[in-house]
Amino acid sequence: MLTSLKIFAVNHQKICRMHINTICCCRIRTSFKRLKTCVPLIRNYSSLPGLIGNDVKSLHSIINPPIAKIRNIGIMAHIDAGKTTTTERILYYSGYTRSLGDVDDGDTVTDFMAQERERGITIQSAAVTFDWKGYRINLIDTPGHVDFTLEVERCLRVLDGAVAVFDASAGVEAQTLTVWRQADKHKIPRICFVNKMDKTGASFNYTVESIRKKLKAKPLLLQLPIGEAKAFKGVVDVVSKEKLLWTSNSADGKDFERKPLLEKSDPELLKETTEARNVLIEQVADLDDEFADLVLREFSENFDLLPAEKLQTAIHRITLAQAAVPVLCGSALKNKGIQPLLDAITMYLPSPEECKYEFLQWHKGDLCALAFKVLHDKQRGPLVFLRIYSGTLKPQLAIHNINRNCTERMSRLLLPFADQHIEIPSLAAGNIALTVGLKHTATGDTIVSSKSSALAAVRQAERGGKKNRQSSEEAERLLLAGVEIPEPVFFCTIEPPSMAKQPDLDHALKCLQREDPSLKVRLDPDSGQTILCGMGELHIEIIHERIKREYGLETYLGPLQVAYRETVLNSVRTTDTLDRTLGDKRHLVTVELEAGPAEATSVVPVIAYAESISEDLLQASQEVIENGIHSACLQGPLLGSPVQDVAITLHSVIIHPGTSMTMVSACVSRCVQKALKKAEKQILEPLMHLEVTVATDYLSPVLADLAQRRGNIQEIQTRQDNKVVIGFVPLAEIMGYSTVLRTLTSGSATFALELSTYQAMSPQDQNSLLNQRSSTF
Ligand SMILES: Nc1nc2c(ncn2[C@@H]2O[C@H](COP(=O)(O)OP(=O)(O)OP(=O)(O)O)[C@@H](O)[C@H]2O)c(=O)[nH]1
Repeated sequence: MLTSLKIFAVNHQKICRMHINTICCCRIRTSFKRLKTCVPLIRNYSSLPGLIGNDVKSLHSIINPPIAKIRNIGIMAHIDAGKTTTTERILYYSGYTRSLGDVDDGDTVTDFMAQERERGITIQSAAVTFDWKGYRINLIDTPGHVDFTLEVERCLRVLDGAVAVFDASAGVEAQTLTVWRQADKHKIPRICFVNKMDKTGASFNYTVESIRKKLKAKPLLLQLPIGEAKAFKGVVDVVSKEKLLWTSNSADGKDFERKPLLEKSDPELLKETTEARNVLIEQVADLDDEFADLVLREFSENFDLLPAEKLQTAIHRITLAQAAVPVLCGSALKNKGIQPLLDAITMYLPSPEECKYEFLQWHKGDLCALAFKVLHDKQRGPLVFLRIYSGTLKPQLAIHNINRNCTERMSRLLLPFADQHIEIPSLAAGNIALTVGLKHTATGDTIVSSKSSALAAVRQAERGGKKNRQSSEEAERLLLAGVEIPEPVFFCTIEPPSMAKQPDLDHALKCLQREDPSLKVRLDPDSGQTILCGMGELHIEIIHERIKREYGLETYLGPLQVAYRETVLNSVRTTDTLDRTLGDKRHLVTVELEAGPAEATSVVPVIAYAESISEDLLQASQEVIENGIHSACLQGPLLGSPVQDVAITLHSVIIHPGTSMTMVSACVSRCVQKALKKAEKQILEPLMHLEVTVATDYLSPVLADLAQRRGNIQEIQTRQDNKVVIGFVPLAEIMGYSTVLRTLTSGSATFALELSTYQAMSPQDQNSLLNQRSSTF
């Protein structure tokens, strides 16, 4: 039974790969933030509760807060919207850091990897645990760069709620849309934080409109800004009709004034806030029947009498139902608006017990946890981040990994605090834990207490499945399947400094792959070289740097190449016979099949069997036949790229008695390759959806350059003082674009790339690619 569920998990991954076209994306930023030398940080964490003296009792309350008081939260946004700066402020105000980290100075807590500090971007998300006004917040800082989109997806799966951060001068940007869609997919309640209200060009209304239009969300304005850009001073709390001002004598923003708005001192602001509150009440009443009843019954005459708590409770319900999104604003850099954001996180986002995870009913309180991140620590070995859904986790406990069907023992249990970890004796459901000693667990695996508890859960799931097929399948998917892994669009060879170092390189790549499933490694069957496949130029560059820094290996990368695909345009029927004698045994098999275009797009070959093929034969050899077909389609006849959108129909297979199954598979594979070779062939290239944001003055050179890159411009939008060029461009033409764009626009433009589809190359482009390849090799 367990095996069948594992097969389900594996198949599910295959299915995911079939629709990767739409998921896979890559994005290259025009300019890295300041590169600077990495200075190792020494942070003073003595303020961390539980680390002071021997206060075991307080430590106990730290590690096991009531579940209703836990919030598992992520921060998501477009690159540079200010997620890391916001996280740093959150950590500072919650008392866990003593000084304000600064992305620009490279000393943030969550961006703790060396490259992150140097480049100023978040590469790997880090889980951070802290308390705010009696609530335990597990915050996961996710990367904004689309090359690391899998990191975002992986983290979203374990969140109960999220804060979407926006740049007030840009509104909704390309990557915001992607992460918003991912959050929709995982049904995650959200609140929006309009950041950078101090920045020139900041506009609260513009950002709210773009949330409404582009994200198709219903914004609930819980705050209004007091001033914008340079004039930004603070915010108005629409629910309580108070103004929150950060005074200039509190440089770190810790202290602020909260004062009721008065007719005498703030007539205009009061009028504006009253109007906004009335609109908010009407919006909430439209979305929540219970609140609508209350308002109609008791407060229809005067909304001012409606207590803030009643409104807040209804907003909490609406946020949970994802019927609308509360919107707040501030400036993380200028230390304004962060404390109310923390209040909103505790007030409006759900606790773990408010989230309905269907698969929990199968475990009946037994341990069930999901591994969402693996890190390799030189001293401690693999560190696995787990989200505990039910039961309790304890160190020295043997646990069962459902996906890998293995039992292993963790040695230590830690509470994650970026690169600081506190050792703890147990951790209950709802929390995020860090474990030491799990050597086989990889990202996306499900952990339970024992094999028998896994079997019990499987039985429950099957029973549930019979009753309600749909929801059980959904739950199985959640329980067992790994994270959907987009197919890489770039690849290159990687070589160790000497052959003797090949095993070290293999080890490093194995560890990195366990951490980052979007990194693919394969061997070139012809040259025997190791091939690195990644999500983008930056992704591969970072992996290269990590191998050097973390594993001490100076490796050499070959030129970066685009991952093309191949297909066929007509059907070809062919036969092949394999006749080989090994020792005293004769292996003889004859195959007849047809290869042609599939009716619909499919990454894997669509396989069919002619009626003449007997059931008996299929029962005995279907698996090896299909293995042969799949392996033949991995390397197309033109470039050796994977073949897609192809249908294979098997007409006959004649197997001589005593022939080994490996020979059957080899013959099928050879026959498919023969058919593919004979057919009319077509190369498919990755077509990227491109969005370039550029100052109006630089628009012309950007457009002229794109025209030379086979770009197809769809639309040019106006965003504040900038133009946003939206279109499509083949990936092969956009390699190294960041440098070109930087030169063309004096570093002022940014761009986002996302894989749109694989498109057929024109005969002319296809020929020139083939000529180029044949002259290179
Ligand atoms: N003016 C202004 N700048 C800000 C604000 N918040 C962040 N920034 C700046 O914006 C840049 C990006 O900030 P980060 O916090 O690194 O943004 P991020 O979203 O974490 O970026 P990635 O990790 O690369 O996705 C930095 O130069 C910050 O100093 C703000 O409130 N106002």
